[in-house]
Amino acid sequence: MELNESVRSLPGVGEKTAELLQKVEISTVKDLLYYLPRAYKDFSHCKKIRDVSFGETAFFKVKILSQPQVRRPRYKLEITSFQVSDGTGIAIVDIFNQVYIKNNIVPGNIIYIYGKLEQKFGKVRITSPELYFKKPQESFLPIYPLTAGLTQNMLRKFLREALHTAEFTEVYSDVFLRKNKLFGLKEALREVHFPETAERAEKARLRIIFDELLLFNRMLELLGEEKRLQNRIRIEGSFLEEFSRYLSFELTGAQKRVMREIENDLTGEQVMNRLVQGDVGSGKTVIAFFAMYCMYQNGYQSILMAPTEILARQHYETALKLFPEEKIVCLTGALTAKKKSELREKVADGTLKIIIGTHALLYGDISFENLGLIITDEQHRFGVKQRAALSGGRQEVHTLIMSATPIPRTLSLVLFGHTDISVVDELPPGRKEIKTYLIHGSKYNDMIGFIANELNQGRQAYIVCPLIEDSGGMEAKSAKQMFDELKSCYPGKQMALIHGKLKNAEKQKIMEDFSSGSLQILVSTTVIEVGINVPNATVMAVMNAERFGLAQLHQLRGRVGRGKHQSYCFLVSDNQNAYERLRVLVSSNDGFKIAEKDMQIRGTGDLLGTRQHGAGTLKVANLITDMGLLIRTREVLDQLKKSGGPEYGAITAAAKEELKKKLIEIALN
Ligand SMILES: Nc1ncnc2c1ncn2[C@@H]1O[C@H](COP(=O)(O)OP(=O)(O)OP(=O)(O)O)[C@@H](O)[C@H]1O
Repeated sequence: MELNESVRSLPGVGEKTAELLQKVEISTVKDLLYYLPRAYKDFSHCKKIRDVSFGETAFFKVKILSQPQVRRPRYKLEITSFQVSDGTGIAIVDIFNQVYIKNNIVPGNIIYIYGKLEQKFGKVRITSPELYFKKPQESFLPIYPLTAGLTQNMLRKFLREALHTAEFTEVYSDVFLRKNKLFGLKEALREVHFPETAERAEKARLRIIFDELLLFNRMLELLGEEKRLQNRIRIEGSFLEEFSRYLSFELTGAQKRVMREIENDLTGEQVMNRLVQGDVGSGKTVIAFFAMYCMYQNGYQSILMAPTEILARQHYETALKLFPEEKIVCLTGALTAKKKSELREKVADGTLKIIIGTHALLYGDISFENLGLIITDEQHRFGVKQRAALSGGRQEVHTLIMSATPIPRTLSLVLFGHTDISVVDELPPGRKEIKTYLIHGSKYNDMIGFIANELNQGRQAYIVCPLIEDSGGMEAKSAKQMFDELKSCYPGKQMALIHGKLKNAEKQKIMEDFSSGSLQILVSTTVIEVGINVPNATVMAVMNAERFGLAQLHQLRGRVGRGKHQSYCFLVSDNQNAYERLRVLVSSNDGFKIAEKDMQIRGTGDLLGTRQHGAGTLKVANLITDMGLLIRTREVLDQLKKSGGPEYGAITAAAKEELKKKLIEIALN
């Protein structure tokens, strides 16, 4: 069976099961084989009751001491209990609603149980364990992430079948495998699912990470190898001084430096391919506008693509201060078809020079008179996908990507070794550090009082909730509920509720009202996370802060502290388990440090936008914790290239295939 075949070709996988598997992004046999266990049940050796701490799950070999007793404490609940001992301790085993098991519980017999040891009601107990009347054959059983309807046993069965029938193609020679101490592919996949020992499971995982990182390195290399085109849109002149006159503030040293770098690119020999990275509020927008200004003065058109309509609108407002109104257009979904086609004509004949819109703009049916520059305001996430966009887009025009995702320097060197990067590493002067507090729900009323005080001084506040509406069972407070509550807390204050389900025009109106100050409070979901700029807002309160990633919270917090007033961020959480993580934000305002921590905790897949793509790049590897291997695989790649063996060709082909997929994805998004 080939790896690319559908999982439907496995025995026992019908249409329904295939749909279930699809939910965890398994559609081919390959996806299934690379669906790795998150942990294992260790049956390799039994632990002694005495040596296991409460809360720990383990495998025990015990003797049954007592006859089973059945209790029925309430309707539909039957508990079968019996005592066991392994000579080092005694425990009570409780089994729920399986009365039939009673007949198998014979005092004096030896059984194996797998479960969590706990101390409850004054006794040592093991509740709902798995019981085995014979020792399980496998030493380790895989535990997979599941979705409703999918069970561990189903996955185990399909995987055993797939491992048995799939045809594996090994790309590395035996010599190479030995030299790098790697398992062969077949062995690695078998051992990663059904390992004989913990060490072998680890070694198997290493082989899979090795493959991923080698491929990843080759993809980066391919992107870097791409020939830089000669700059046919060469501009003339120096505009920094002239541009500065339009601004109401002095540019920071970092802004000026980056602007000069851009100017050098635009007047230079090769087409610009630059990434501008800067922490929240560092003033990246004005840099983007400077680049457009340079193009404008030379008669070229520029595009600025924003991730949301709200941001597109905000950029449009900024543009009005720098360019004549009749030269600017904001193309968003809110326009009527007639208006849109009218505007497109004006873009095509060159009347409009500054074209602002959402990302969809680039792939829509639009033509230009003389497009010179494309700026993408990514805000979030970058990595291979954006790099592929950079080199796969319209290569003849200059490209600038703005990103607020602070990525650790070491990592950006690896990822962007071949691309030009500018870092805006200075905040505008006079910014006060945002005071951040992690508070328990019991302090909620104090916070409400504090916010009232800020509002009375003329400031504005954001209140962010993870959900729009109550969704039964979830413990988080919804934005709607919050909004209703706050209305009674702040009578006389103007407030609005904003979330992704509102129509664009409604969202826009609310944002405009908040921007102009006619609204004082904005209750919101994370739609406001990226890029919103309202310098008079000084409070950001995030409810159920534990629900958000650190980098995301840093983005949210970055919505305040953008003006001259002291700003505050409240992270409200009752979840003590999250406190250690959330304290990172309390103690640091440095996006780079926070991002690094976030990546250590959550992995890098999310951030790099490479996670959800089935078997492919970086599902298992973590660029932070596996940094050592990332560097080693880079060296290995160099050696493979030099020795010119068949491995290099195979990896190159796979990397090209992967990049092609990414480009298609980008085009479809
Ligand atoms: N040199 C400067 N001096 C004073 N204020 C500045 C300066 N540069 C930018 N600003 C102002 O700082 C605010 C933040 O700038 P901007 O919106 O460009 O940040 P950003 O880097 O895009 O941040 P984010 O990633 O959070 O969107 C804006 O109000 C902007 O006008």
